[in-house]
Amino acid sequence: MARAGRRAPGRRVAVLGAGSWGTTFAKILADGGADVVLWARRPELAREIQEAKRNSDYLPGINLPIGLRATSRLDLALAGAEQVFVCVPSQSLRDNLIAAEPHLHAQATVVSLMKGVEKATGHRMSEVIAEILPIAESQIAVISGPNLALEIAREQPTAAVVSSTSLETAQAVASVARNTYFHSFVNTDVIGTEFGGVLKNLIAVAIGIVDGAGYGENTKASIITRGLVEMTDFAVAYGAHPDTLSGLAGLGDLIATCQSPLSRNNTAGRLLGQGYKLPEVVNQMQQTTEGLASVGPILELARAKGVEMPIVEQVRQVLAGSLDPKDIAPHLTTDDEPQGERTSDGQAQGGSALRRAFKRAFDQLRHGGECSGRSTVSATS
Ligand SMILES: NC(=O)C1=CN([C@@H]2O[C@H](COP(=O)(O)OP(=O)(O)OC[C@H]3O[C@@H](n4cnc5c(N)ncnc54)[C@H](O)[C@@H]3O)[C@@H](O)[C@H]2O)C=CC1
Ligand SMILES: O=C(CO)COP(=O)(O)O
Repeated sequence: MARAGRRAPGRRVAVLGAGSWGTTFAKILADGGADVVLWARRPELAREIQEAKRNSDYLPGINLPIGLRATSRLDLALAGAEQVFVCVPSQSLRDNLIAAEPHLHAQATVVSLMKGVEKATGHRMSEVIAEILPIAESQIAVISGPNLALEIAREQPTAAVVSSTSLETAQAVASVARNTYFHSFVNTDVIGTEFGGVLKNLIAVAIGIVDGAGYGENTKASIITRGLVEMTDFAVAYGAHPDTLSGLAGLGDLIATCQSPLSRNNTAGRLLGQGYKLPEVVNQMQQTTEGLASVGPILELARAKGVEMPIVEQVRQVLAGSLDPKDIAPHLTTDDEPQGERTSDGQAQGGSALRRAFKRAFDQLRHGGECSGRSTVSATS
């Protein structure tokens, strides 16, 4: 068991959601010295964690800290909590926040650990938090990074980024969310940090698909590299700083999720690549697979900004059953003509996404309002 960290001893915090990541994060916080109460929706799970210090379904073989408490009562979990870490499936966040709101301390900081967008609205988790809870923007933070739960529960050294528009808030959260095996960096780019976690899931599904279809490392490296360009174009179009996407919450998480069989998104993709249909895959997945629900809203958001995401679009087609998984690999671009590689220069300024949006609008005018359905970037761009 890890030694308790030096910082913030005994600070009262709550974690909402006792799946693999919520439970692991509760352990991170408790091992860092915080006084943690973990809320589990199911009373039997709360009892197992509270009494046996185990969460055998989600974290088999892991002993949880003796001091970690668990309850299925939201009021008890939230009573006196200065920081509240939220880790429920993204599609259930809104309802869970509505239930939590009456019990939340007015000055509490609320931290999203989730990596999805709300399907009905396309909103990021921090946006949903801001909509539901009567708290200031400076009381909201998000955490993201290469954080496969089981590895961290085994106390393998890992880093993450805590992001808030208030640097002070990010630092306060980071000083609690750290211990001997978990290090938190800080930034103020909430959009980039959050979208990094959402978007890498979609690329990890693509990697799983080509893996399942039997392709090797060249294919996967091509998709990871071009996937990062898509992620960056998209996030920058929504106001992210490009550096964030090159950091832990972007490239770092992309590498971890695309490489690891522990990733649920990667696993779901592999099953699709092996020929299972989406309903069969959903049936087989025991745990939250955010990428499957994010594909639709992310492509809608991409369209709204004129950002092209050929890899994510092909993931959508495989999910819909309209593209054979074997055909995903060559289609790393929707362009027929040779295209400039664009890794960091153009897109780092947000320029290429914008340029392509203008070009697309111009093309649509030229074609009488019809979308050409093809990228318009020339070889010289
Ligand atoms: N597992 C991981 O390695 C990591 C997961 N995440 C993110 O954390 C979030 C949660 O994922 P996991 O903990 O991995 O999922 P999980 O599938 O392991 O656990 C989800 C938990 O939420 C509960 N739950 C289901 N429906 C609910 C509802 N309507 N209301 C409240 N609770 C409900 C389940 O009973 C379960 O305890 C996701 O957004 C995921 O992307 C982020 C980093 C790492
Ligand atoms: O976000 C994760 C690792 O950082 C976990 O990925 P999966 O949700 O695909 O398991």
